[in-house]
Amino acid sequence: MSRVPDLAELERRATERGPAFGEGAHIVCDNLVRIYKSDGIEVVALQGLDLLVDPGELIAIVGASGSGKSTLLNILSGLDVPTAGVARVAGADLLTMASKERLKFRREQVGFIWQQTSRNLLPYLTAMQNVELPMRFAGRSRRERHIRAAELLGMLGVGDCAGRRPAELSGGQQQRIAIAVAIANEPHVVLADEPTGELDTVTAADVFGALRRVNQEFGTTTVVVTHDAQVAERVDRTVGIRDGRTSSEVRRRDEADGTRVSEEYAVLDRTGRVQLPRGFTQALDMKDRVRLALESDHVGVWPDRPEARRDQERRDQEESDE
Ligand SMILES: Nc1ncnc2c1ncn2[C@@H]1O[C@H](COP(=O)(O)OP(=O)(O)OP(=O)(O)O)[C@@H](O)[C@H]1O
Repeated sequence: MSRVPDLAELERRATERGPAFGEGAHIVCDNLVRIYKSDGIEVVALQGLDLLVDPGELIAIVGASGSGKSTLLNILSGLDVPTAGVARVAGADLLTMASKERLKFRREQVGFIWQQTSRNLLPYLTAMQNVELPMRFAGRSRRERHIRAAELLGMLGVGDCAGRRPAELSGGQQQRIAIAVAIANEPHVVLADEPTGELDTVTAADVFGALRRVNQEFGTTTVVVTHDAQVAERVDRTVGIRDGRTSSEVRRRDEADGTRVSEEYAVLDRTGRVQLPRGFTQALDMKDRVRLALESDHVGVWPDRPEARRDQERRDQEESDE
């Protein structure tokens, strides 16, 4: 019989620190909750979301409308405050941060790109002035601002647009300049909410290419919320959000022979919960409860139906007869 731990043992276990969840990750969301209250009604936009993003990673976040993607991005950018849980970006704790620190965090640690091109740039400033502005807030010298803004515009292929105002630029050019604005203060993290949502397919691919270049060249951790399947296909990890929780992940890698392999994963949270993809449960008409079996190298999940059980027993029998 196993020994019942005494009080001293329980205290020792409680104070014993294992590696912290997400240690080394650049973005850590642990059981993140955001509840909105309006007119006495509560909307649970995030209900215990877990997410880890490594330094330098570029990931896409996908999910149905209303699943909580924008809420998550608003929290990570310091614009919104979570109700409970942990949200850490580049070491900054977004739950406990005071408003002064929050402002500094938003100006210096994160860059944000919105879907609406008009929301990213000030209409009365030129492209160059738009890129210089965040550096001005951060107290950089006029000369330094000018040199860096010119360099960034050049790198993003819009150097020739420096003197133009947003109304004189195409949607794609505006989004490239928005990327330059977002990275002007060398943030640790870039967050983009549907950055290609208003663009045609070719321009969208160009703008996403620019984001990817920034990620590769500066190692900026980048999170892109998108409905664009083409964008989601081009990242190594796509995280699916369903009902305010991370539900599934698709990981992609290039094999030595050049083929791109993609594999679907379900997220396993720390209590052992897994959300099966809706397509899987629908295909096998799984409802209410499933039958589980631990095998030597996997876990089997079956619909709770007598015929499914009989099929499995038949297969087991055939295997043992072989
Ligand atoms: N300020 C708010 N007040 C009340 N409810 C809100 C607020 N912001 C978002 N919500 C609700 O929270 C839930 C998640 O919204 P959110 O905008 O994060 O979803 P989304 O996945 O970004 O959707 P979309 O793809 O349509 O932009 C929705 O039910 C939404 O109505």
